[in-house]
Amino acid sequence: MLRALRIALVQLAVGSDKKKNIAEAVKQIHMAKQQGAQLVALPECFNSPYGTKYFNDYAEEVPGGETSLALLRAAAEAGVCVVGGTLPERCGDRLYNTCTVWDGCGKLLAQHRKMHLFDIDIPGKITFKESEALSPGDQFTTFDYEGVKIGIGICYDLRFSEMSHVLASKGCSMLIYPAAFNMTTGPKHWELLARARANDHQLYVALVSPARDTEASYVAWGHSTLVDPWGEVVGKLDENSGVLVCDIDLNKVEEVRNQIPIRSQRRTDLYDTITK
Ligand SMILES: O=C(O)CCC(=O)C(=O)O
Repeated sequence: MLRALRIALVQLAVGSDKKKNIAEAVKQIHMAKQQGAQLVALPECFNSPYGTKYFNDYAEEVPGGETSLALLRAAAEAGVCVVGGTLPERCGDRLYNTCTVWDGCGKLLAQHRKMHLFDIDIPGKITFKESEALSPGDQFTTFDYEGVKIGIGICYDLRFSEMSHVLASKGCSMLIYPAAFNMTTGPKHWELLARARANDHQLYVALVSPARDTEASYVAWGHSTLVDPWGEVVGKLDENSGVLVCDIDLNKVEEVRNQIPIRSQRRTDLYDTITK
């Protein structure tokens, strides 16, 4: 089993030109490989601008569409695991916000459909109703990469501690969230939630955002971040496009879990009566 893993979080500049977005993602996957990355993660909605009015036009079938094909080829050519951000997935008459994961041979390892849709209303700041266009997924998603179990959530999924609890219970040592917080919730909750989830479950948490584009209809917060199992920020980008390359030390997961053994100290005999 790997005890260390080099990961690259790619904060892409995403625009309205789908082919250009895909080509830039592929280029960054190869560049990350040159920096020694074994796993490369892309942001939420990396092939299209983020917004309910765009999803139908940019949607594709998974795994048959052009974005999936480009990712599988890039993963196989570079020989890295690719956590392919998200794309609008078309399945019959439904659309989902979907993350695909490819191994270093280009095999589809996992497919996660965003479980919690982003419907919020903060008057005068931001109103968003993802459920106008998308359907929610209903499956928890984990995959094994070189003996490391990794869980996937997408953006708003990060707010739901029950979901991360389930992923941690399935044995995950790291959770990766392709995400795109905004200029209202980003400064308040982005880092707070990443650190909370990491501390709750004593695992690594990676958040991968698109770069900020102040001309876009939805302005992303950026600040792709990696937090360790102690809840400490290992690395963080600013709002501009860039790549965060970090080494994950899996011994740290065991270290904190052994030293602060909350996993075996939970009083499930008490809380289960409340949550059921
Ligand atoms: O939870 C938030 O504040 C932002 C969520 C979001 O942008 C999303 O789910 O795409």
